[in-house]
Amino acid sequence: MKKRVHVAVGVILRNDQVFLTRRHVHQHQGGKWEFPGGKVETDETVHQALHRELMEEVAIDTLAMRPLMNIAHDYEDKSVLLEVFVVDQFSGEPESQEGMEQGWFKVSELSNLEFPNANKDIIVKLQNP
Ligand SMILES: Nc1nc2c([nH]c(=O)n2[C@H]2C[C@H](O)[C@@H](COP(=O)(O)OP(=O)(O)OP(=O)(O)O)O2)c(=O)[nH]1
Ligand SMILES: [Mg+2]
Repeated sequence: MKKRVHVAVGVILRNDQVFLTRRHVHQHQGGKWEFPGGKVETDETVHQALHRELMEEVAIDTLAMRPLMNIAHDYEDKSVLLEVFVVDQFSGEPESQEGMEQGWFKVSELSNLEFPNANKDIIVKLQNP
């Protein structure tokens, strides 16, 4: 098995809604909804990575993050370790900088959306706090 890709993931939460973007079709797990985030680079902490990714991808300045859960998942073509944080303090209004479909969705509605399989436990945890 190849090296597990370490990914910082942000659940951007405001009241009872989360902000999602939709992965481009050509990306890994393309076409599915995601929590914004991305790969942790060498010499970077997961916190630095999440702060950087949320700035790059959706142009918010993360003011606080709290750990929600870690998920190791093996896709057929790739293994990932998702470190998931809830981000409920940020400045700026999230907006995809990469031209992705985006939106705010009620936590209770997340079961109706298509996510990468690794995300299943995140949805369960958000809906059953
Ligand atoms: N951002 C994000 N990635 C997820 C989620 N669920 C999930 O399985 N992944 C996987 C898909 C990818 O294989 C990996 C994240 O990679 P990414 O494409 O976001 O990484 P990145 O932003 O650094 O992008 P790039 O520069 O490598 O294109 O984690 C999720 O909810 N959000
Ligand atoms: Mg990304």
